[in-house]
Amino acid sequence: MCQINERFRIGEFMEVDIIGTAGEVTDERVAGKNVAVIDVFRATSVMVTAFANGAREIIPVTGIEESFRLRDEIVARHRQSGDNGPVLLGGERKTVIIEGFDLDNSPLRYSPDIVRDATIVMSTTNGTRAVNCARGAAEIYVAALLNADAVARRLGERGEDIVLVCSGRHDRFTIEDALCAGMMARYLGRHYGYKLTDIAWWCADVYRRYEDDLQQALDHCEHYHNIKGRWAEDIAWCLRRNVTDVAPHIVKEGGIRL
Ligand SMILES: O=C(O)[C@H](CS(=O)(=O)O)OP(=O)(O)O
Repeated sequence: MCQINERFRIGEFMEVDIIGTAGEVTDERVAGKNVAVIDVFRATSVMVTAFANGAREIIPVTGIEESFRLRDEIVARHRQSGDNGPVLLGGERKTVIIEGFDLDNSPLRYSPDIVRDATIVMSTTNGTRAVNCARGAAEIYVAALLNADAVARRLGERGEDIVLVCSGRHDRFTIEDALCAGMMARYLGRHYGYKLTDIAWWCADVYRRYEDDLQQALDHCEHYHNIKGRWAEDIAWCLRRNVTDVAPHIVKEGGIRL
């Protein structure tokens, strides 16, 4: 981590900034920057799990009708080209599967036997929306606690300004995303000498305080309490740190790939 006086020598270091919710993302804040979008509960944890288990591509879509239309288009394209990879619809509304979809928003459903070589059209309340809100950025990576250091390394190696976008929930700040952003900001400060903006420094400091017991922080997290009854196994899955090195990112055709 940079020394305090170093933190204020503006202009000497590239910077890590954090945006607290998807609704606060503007083109102005992300233009020309390298971004990582974070939605620990659960969309980006699902994406990271799917790629770790062999998925080919995930296309983040905001609307449900658009998801069905896109799925049909991809199936038709695959049929024409003789591509046999599965095409799946995944996501949620109000935390449960969308009628007519193949998969919900549980990372545990995205197992290798289901997602290997799959193209997944995905629509969730917060996470896929956050990815689409950030499309004005130079590069967009997908991060969760599961792959936090791997994405931080990818971003740090580029040596350019970074914005970590927390999806939040219904445009409200959530603790689990901020902990992940803080973990990444701390890593970038320590290993790549990045200067942290005030919010990035704050999240990194909060992460440092709770890193040995994330549960203590989550006890104060509304989103955690909302989903813990039904999705306790998912939460346990999503809270594991650095279990994979995958660093999914948006490719120029618009989908997310490795
Ligand atoms: O299913 C989830 O985990 C959430 C649903 S909710 O809006 O937080 O109830 O969606 P996500 O887009 O993964 O945050």
